[in-house]
Amino acid sequence: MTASAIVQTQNLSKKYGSFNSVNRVDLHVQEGEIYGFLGPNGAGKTTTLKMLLGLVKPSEGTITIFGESLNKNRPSILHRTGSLIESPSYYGHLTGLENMKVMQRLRNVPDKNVDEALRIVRLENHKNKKAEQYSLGMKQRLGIAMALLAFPKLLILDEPTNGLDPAGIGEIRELIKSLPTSYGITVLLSSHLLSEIDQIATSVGIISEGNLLFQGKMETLRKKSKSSIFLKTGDNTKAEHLLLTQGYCPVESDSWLVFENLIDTNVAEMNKFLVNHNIPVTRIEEHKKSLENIFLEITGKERSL
Ligand SMILES: Nc1ncnc2c1ncn2[C@@H]1O[C@H](COP(=O)(O)OP(=O)(O)OP(=O)(O)O)[C@@H](O)[C@H]1O
Repeated sequence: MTASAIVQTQNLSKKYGSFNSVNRVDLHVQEGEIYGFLGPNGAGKTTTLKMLLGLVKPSEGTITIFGESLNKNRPSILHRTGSLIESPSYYGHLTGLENMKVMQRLRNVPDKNVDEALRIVRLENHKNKKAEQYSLGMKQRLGIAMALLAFPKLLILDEPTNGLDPAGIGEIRELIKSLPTSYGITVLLSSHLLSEIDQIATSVGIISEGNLLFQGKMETLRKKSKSSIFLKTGDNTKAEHLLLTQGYCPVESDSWLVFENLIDTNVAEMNKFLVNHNIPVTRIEEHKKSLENIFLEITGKERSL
């Protein structure tokens, strides 16, 4: 394990009866990352996160957090970890501030932490309102404030933007993005939305049917999006025939000739060659495979997230 690994699991598995809810997952979350745990409903995200928090007992495998075994050092690890799993729990008849004070007593942290956490989630102007009167987004922000209260080294959030409107999603996203640099907090969050993970995460783990299918930097995932050149000419059949003699391998697709792995000079040469043979080139386009297509390739799923 490298020095900066915050979460490391090996062979982590959970079986319910004979059903593999989580199957031999090796998670690797580095310090300072926002790690996006991405997968469709029922993929095993919540079960994995619950195992990391000691809420579900693994059937197999090991969990190491901050370089320490969760089995051996659970209280000390959880003391340095904040979490929001499923919907936030709060007392509806108490105000936001009173809810924070209840949590403050449990976690034994100074008053300034309460003020700071409420400020970060931008609830300071609503702290004297009863939590049951909060909007969904405000309730979610209160849940995050509670998770932040002890300014943990690791924050685990299960679908933090679930059920929020676009403005609420944007706010929570910006809030989460600021945590590693402003407070040195490493964030592990789950989502079933690729677009969400794309906008927030620095690293990603893709889980489907309990299996971790991809893990790495977001950049690495994006680099998988190879581009294709789409060419339209006045006579595609003749153009294809001529280009084959030059060593190009076009594939016909509707009214286009499609080429993979071309460099710029190839495109220029091809264009010149066709024009010299009196075939007008009417369009040259570059198409990149979308992140969604890459995701579908990795998971082998027809349905989109
Ligand atoms: N207590 C349980 N008993 C039996 N099966 C369970 C239990 N908890 C989870 N499962 C099953 O394990 C699988 C993974 O569930 P999990 O909640 O971890 O998925 P998820 O990726 O978090 O999905 P979602 O986004 O819908 O919450 C599902 O098929 C679920 O039905």
